[in-house]
Amino acid sequence: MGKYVLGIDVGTTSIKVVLLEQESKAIAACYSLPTASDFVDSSGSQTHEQETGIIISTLNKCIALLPREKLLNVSRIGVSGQMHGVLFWKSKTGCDWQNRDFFVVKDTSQLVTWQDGRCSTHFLSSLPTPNAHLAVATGFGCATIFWFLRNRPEFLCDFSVAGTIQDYVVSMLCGLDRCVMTPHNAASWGFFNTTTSQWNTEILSEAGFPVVLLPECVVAGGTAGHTVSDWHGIPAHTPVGAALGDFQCSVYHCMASPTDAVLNIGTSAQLTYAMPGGFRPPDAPESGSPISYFPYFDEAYLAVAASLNGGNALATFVGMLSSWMKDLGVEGGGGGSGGGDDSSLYATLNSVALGQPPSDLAVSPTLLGERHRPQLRGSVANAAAGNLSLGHVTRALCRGIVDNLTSMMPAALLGEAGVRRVLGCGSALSRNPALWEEAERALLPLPLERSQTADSAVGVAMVVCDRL
Ligand SMILES: Nc1ncnc2c1ncn2[C@@H]1O[C@H](COP(=O)(O)OP(=O)(O)O)[C@@H](O)[C@H]1O
Ligand SMILES: O=C(CO)[C@@H](O)[C@H](O)[C@H](O)[C@H](O)COP(=O)(O)O
Repeated sequence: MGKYVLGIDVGTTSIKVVLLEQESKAIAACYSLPTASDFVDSSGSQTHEQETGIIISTLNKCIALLPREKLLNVSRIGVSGQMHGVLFWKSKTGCDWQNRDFFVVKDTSQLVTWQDGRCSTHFLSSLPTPNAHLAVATGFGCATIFWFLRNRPEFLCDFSVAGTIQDYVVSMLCGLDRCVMTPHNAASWGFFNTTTSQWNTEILSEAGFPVVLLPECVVAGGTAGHTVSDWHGIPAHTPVGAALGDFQCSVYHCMASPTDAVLNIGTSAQLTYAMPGGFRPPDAPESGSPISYFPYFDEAYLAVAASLNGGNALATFVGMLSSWMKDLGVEGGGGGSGGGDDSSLYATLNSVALGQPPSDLAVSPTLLGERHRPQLRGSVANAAAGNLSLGHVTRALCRGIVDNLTSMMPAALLGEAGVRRVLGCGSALSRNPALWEEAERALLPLPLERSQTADSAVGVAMVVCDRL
């Protein structure tokens, strides 16, 4: 009987892995590695894709960091990850097992992520009306599949299965011919009715959508299967949970009481609280609303302001500085990818920003727009000769990130919903004190309290401990 539960989070920027002691749920080991898997497209298109092979090789490296003797004693595995995105693979040949110890990708596509902007408002308006309460946005799996159907149908012919990156990992571990998906990830694809837990199969097939690519829906907290092989020492036949959303798993880890809200800032950002038991979402999307209702566990829902512009805005700023430094021939420009090379740049930015009292400078960091306002872009206002130091700009950027989020879900609204405190998590929030300080200010009068790191990985491991 194994003693540990393995939790894995396949995030947009990094992979996190954690081993929880099954009895105490204490963290026995925990690692994180940046994936640096973004596919660089120099054509200026708004696509956002990641290299599946690099994500999986980073996952292998990250798991291999965990102590082998503990991996030999893993009894269950849980996987969460970035929602909304889609990748495609060939049934039966989606991966290659190496020495019965780990797998590498074989017949897969790249991952089209939630940051993908290929579906214009015009394109989205040409899609059928879903029978679901969540509106379909660019970067949602079903919208991306529609885009391929209409623009590159031959691309789809190469594949027989589709899922999120976390579904892919689970499918390969369990040797599944089909993809199984929980409502967490299915809702994030669009055209999924969370009340009936069913895809809008009829609506989609009438529009020519390849419904054969729709995964089979299984309950959140249920089993997807068992490992088909030893994996980094974890014995074959170990139960694996059906993949969950990283957002719900970070909440599962942090939220201790129904009066807690959770602020998570990783690559993206979410501010969320639990809806009272018995809440059911409206039948159709609430047009232009910045708040959506995502399925949680059992029949519960989370109200969430999900911003597309979180730690990625900070990372873009770091990348911009880094490339300017290179252009200027200045030593010390980091990698600009959010990886380890940039750490000293992040540290400097935090130190100059913390020493800087707030000014009138206003940075609106909505580079990717928001789902309820897709045309929105970033801007800078109130620039004056005296407020353009690095400290001023960094502080204004941090302020802009949290102000954008609290404009979607203000602290007063949280208070009215019965929230008494906010728990802060996610790497961008926990590793950047200037961002933390601005978040504390923006959430007043509610207190912001710190949660631990590797939140979604811990959360998915806890779900597996509690429910599998
Ligand atoms: N060295 C660093 N110091 C501080 N913050 C960092 C550093 N590297 C990355 N970040 C921030 O962390 C964010 C990514 O957080 P992470 O939890 O890895 O994201 P995800 O869960 O989406 O994979 C980046 O967008 C950036 O804002
Ligand atoms: O829209 C939502 C949830 O409603 C999303 O933000 C969701 O959490 C996605 O998984 C993220 O966008 C990606 O997560 P992360 O890599 O930024 O942590």
